[in-house]
Amino acid sequence: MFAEDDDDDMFAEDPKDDHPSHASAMAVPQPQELDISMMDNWDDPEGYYNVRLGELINGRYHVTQTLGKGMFSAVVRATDSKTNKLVAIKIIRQNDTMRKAGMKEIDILEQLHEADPEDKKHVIKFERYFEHKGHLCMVFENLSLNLREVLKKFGRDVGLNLGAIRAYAQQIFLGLSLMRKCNILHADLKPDNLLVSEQLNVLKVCDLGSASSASDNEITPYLVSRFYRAPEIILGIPYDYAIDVWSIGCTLFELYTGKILFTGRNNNQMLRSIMECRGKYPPKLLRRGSLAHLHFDDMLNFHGTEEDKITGRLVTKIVDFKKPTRDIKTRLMGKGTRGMSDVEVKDLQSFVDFLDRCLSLNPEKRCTPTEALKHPFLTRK
Ligand SMILES: Nc1ncnc2c1ncn2[C@@H]1O[C@H](COP(=O)(O)OP(=O)(O)OP(=O)(O)O)[C@@H](O)[C@H]1O
Repeated sequence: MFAEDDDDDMFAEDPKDDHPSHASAMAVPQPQELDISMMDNWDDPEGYYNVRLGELINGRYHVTQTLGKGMFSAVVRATDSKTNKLVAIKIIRQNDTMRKAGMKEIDILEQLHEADPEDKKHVIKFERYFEHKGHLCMVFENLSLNLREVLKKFGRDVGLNLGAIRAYAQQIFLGLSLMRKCNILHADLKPDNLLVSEQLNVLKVCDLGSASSASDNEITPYLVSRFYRAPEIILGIPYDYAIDVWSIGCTLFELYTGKILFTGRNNNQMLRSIMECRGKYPPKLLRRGSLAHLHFDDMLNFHGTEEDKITGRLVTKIVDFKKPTRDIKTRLMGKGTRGMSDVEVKDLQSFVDFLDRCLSLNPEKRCTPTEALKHPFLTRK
């Protein structure tokens, strides 16, 4: 899920060291149902359920591992005693707003499942939900790692190879095409919310906790985690499915390079980082943005805020972007292509073009999931 207030964005400049989801492997006690005589407070002060390894919940799931704490839930791995298979259970925090959000997530997951009953479209498979000691619990198929963890484990600072990126991108865009068919925006795509199987070959889009119907797109400048936030959200332009394609463009760049594509401590710095790479925002679109006045004056000059190095105070200056200084091609190919075969160079060029299509500043020009799936970068075997 995304943070309503941007100050709460869940990772700082270097998210690699900051993600909360670390699986803990410990000896697991025998399954045992907890009862009132054993404990009188199930929750921690923040409303998270105090998970106990070995606990049997819903008379069926034997908790074996904690997978991590998000803003809205604690996620555990458990064995389903009915099927003997592993599952992941998302235990929502005890809080009315979060429970309501959980019910909305369930509704969306059910719609997606109905549209893809054979589970071919790479959206996390939702099995069922139940209530446990006042917490809403959602049962999902079990997966292994999220892509932030994959990057950390296999591609620290250098990223993954293009073959892996292609295989993941195909699966992600199949997921996005299903969401589009169901009129759903994910609105929180980032490496943390893309999960892969143990063999790393199957990917599923997960965490539909921020998802909504495309018609509910009220202007809210903190939708989507900051580094993956499309400029139209920041500018207050009515947004649609294209916000998810933007987030995936950012994610794929990061998977390949190990570096975050656009960074900033706030929305203003994000706009600046985006323009340094993608150029000036088209004036016609800026004029449609109900929040553009927070960052641009009447002449459409960009007013950038930055910390004064001496006083530490925030100062605002007009910044002109004549020509992008850190464009995608330079960042991907700038170090030269020496040592690469002709085929590899062509593949990288095709990836640059693909990212260019996913990261068009104009959301109407950004490729759709169907177009993405037909792009030469993805059709090449
Ligand atoms: N089905 C699953 N299999 C394995 N791990 C999972 C599964 N679902 C979630 N996780 C792990 O738990 C983490 C948090 O899950 P999720 O994003 O759905 O919860 P959240 O409370 O919305 O978290 P956040 O606030 O960080 O977005 C994921 O990044 C992933 O590492």
